[in-house]
Amino acid sequence: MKFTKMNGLGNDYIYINCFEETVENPNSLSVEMSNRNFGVGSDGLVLIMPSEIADFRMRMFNSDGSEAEMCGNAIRCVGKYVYDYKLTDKTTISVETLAGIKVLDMALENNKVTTVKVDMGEPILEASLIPVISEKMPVIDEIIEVDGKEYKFTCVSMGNPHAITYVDEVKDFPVDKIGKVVEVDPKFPRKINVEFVEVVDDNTLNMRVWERGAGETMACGTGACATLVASVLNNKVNRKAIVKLLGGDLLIEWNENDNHIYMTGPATVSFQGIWER
Ligand SMILES: N[C@@H](CCC[C@H](N)C(=O)O)C(=O)O
Repeated sequence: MKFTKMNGLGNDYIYINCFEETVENPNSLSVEMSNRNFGVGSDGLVLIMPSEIADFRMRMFNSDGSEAEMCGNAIRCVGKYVYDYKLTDKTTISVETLAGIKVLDMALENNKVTTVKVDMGEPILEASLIPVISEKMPVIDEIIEVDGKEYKFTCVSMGNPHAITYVDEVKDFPVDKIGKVVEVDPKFPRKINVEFVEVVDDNTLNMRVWERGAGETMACGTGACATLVASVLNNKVNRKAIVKLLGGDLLIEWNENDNHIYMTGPATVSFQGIWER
């Protein structure tokens, strides 16, 4: 089976073109292929598929095999894949996800996609509207205790669930130690992605992420969007800001007119290969 390894700011996934290939069991295939010693090595698996309601459909699986509703870094790579490999000649496309249809605008250099701006839709802020988060849960200032220390979380859904907390400095913060506990806190019946954020100034945030189903990754697009929303709600940042991640920067805007979040960032191909099992 032919695959393409791509990344958005080092958040790396294996992409399968399901116009040509058939994937029987994507959950277990994601676990197998994502293994960094015995497989290809990745944060998960992404299927690019036909859609009856949009130009394309994306399904995304974490490295533990769980399917996520949405993935910001992957959807930019899907845009690059379908344009660069000539599945479309349009530079504006719609992509069906489990979190709804997203619209992508691709920027080109030498007829190859370099960056993609994605209309990520509206953030979901009402606790009762976030099915993955307990209905009793307040959106802001939810306190979770880890190792005797209290952390305050703001919860935002971008279709997938995120809990954001602020720290003085992210560089040496024990993201793995705290992230893995919060991810499975019983308050989040379907687990959660956890963002640790340092406010640099009105226009800049430093963020590290512990992803549901994958652990710490170099970047998370939906996490950056949720972080911008949480930071506006907590009066920490302007509605348009740079979110700096381990793998690079994303420009995120929460538009006042349509209430949509717009994410702009790069998409990169690493290599192609044949999976023989
Ligand atoms: N890295 C992603 C998010 C991937 C899914 C996430 N781990 C989840 O389970 O919700 C991104 O760039 O958004």
